[in-house]
Amino acid sequence: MSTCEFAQAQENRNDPSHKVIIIDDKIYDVTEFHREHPGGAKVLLTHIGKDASDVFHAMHPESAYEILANYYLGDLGEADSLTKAKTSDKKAFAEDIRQLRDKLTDLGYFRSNRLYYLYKFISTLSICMASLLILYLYGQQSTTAIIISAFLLGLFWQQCGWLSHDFGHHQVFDNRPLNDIAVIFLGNFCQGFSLSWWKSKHNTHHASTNVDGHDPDISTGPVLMWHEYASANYYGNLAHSTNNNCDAHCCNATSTSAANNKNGFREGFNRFLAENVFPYQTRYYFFVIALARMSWAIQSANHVAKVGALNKSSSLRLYEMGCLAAHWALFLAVTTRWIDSLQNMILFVVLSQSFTGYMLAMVFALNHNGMPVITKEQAESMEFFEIQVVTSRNVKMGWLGTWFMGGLNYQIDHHVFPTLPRHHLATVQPMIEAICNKHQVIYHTTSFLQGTLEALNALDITQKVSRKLVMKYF
Ligand code: HEM
Repeated sequence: MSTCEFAQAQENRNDPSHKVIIIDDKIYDVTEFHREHPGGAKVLLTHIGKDASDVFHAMHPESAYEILANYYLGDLGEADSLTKAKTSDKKAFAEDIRQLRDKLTDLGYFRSNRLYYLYKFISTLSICMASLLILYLYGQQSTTAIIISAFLLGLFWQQCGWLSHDFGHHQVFDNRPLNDIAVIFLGNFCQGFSLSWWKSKHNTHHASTNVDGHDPDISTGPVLMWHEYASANYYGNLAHSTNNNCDAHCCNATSTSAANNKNGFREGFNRFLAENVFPYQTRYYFFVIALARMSWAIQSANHVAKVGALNKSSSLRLYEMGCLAAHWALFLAVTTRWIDSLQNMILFVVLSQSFTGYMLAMVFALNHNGMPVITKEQAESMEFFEIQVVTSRNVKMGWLGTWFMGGLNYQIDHHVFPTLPRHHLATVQPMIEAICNKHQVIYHTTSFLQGTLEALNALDITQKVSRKLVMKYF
C-alpha cells in the first residue's frame, strides 16, 4: 500500500460515511459490506472504527477470513491512537487469554462431546413429554395436574432456551448450518423464539456487553432501567419532547383541537407513567418478569415478519415463520383439546407462560445486571476480553443449580469463549480466573441470592436517580 493510500485509509477511520474496522492490525473497509454481513448489520456496526480482532476471532468460521481479505485497505500505523489508548497491562491480559484460547483449541476443548448433547436433547424433550402426558391423562379432571403440567412445560421451555443457546453459539457441530437447524427446531418450533431474532439480539449483546447504546439486553427501559444512563436518556428525552410539543401546539394556530386533545392525552399519560410508575421499578419487577416470555415471543414473531431472516434468505424466513406458527397452533390445540373448562385453559396458559418468564428472567438478571455499564467511549480504550470479564457475573452453584441455569452460571467464562461447549466450562473456569487475578482484572463470583440482590440494588439506584430527574424536569 502506498503512503498516500495508507494516509487515506487512516483518514477514513474517522469519516462517518466510511465504515472501517481493524482486525489483527489491518484496516478493512466495510462501507458496502456491512449491509450484506451474514451475521446482520447491527452487530458489525457496534465495532465501526474500532479494533474488532478478538470479537471477529470469537464469532467466525474459517470461511469468513477469505471474505475479509476482499475488504483490506492497509496496515494499521505504528503511532495509531487506538492501540495506544489500551494500557500495556491490559494488552498483556488479552494476550494471555488469546494464548489460552490457542492452547484449548490444540487440546480439543472447542470440540463438543456429542453424547453429552444427545443426552441434553433427549432429557430436555422428556420434560415436554412428561408435561403433555400429565395434561392428556388428567387435564379433564384435575386442576393440580394442570398446574404441574404448566410448571413442567415452563421448565421445558427454559431448558430448551439454554440448549438452543448452545447450538446458536455453534458449540455443538462444526457444520454451522446444522447448529442453525437445531435452533430452528428447539427455538422456533419447540419454544416459539426465532433464530434470527435471537442471533441478532444475542450476538450484539456478546459483541458489546453492557455497553450503553449498543447492548440490546440493557435497553429494557423505560419499564426496567438498569443504569443511570438509561434513566438520564429517558427523562431527558421526555422533558425535551414535552417542551417541543408544547411549543408546537402553542404556536400552531391551524392544528385541530381533536389532534391537540389526542396529543395532550398521550403526553399526560406518558408523564403519569414517568412520574408515578417507572421511578418505582423494584415494586413491580417481580410482576413484570412474569411477562418476559410473552414479550420475547412477540418480538420474535415481529422480527421474522418485519425484518426477515438474518442472512436475508427468503426460504429461511418462510421456514422460521412456519415453525413459529406450528408452535402456537400446537400449543392452542393441546390447551383447548385436553383441558375441559375455559377457566382451567386460562390457568394453564397464564401459568406456563409466566413460569418460563420467571425461570428465564431470573437467570438473565444474574448474568450482567448490576455489573458495571460502560459508555461507548470507555469501551474504546478497553480490550474485548476485559469488557467481557468485568461486565459479567459468575454464580457459584452445585450440579442442580448449574443444570437449572443451563451452565450460564459460568457467565464470565462463556463470554470469554462463547463457542466453548457447555460441558467444558467448569474445567476452563479456573484457568480464566487465574489469568484475571494475575492481571488484576475483577472476576466477580457470587451466590444466587447475593447476585439477585445486586441486580435489585441496581434497579433501586436507578429508580432513585429517576425520582431526582422527575423533580428536576417536571
Ligand atoms: C469484514 C468483516 C467481516 C466479515 C467478512 C464477516 C463475515 C461473516 C460471515 C461470512 C459470517 C457467516 C458465518 C457462518 O457461516 O456462520 C458472519 C457471521 C457473523 N459475524 Fe461477521 N464478518 C465481519 C465482521 C464482523 C464483526 C466486526 C462482528 C462483531 C462485531 C461480526 C459478527 C458476526 C456474528 C455475530 C455472526 C453470526 C454468527 C452466527 O451465525 O452465529 N462480524 N460474518
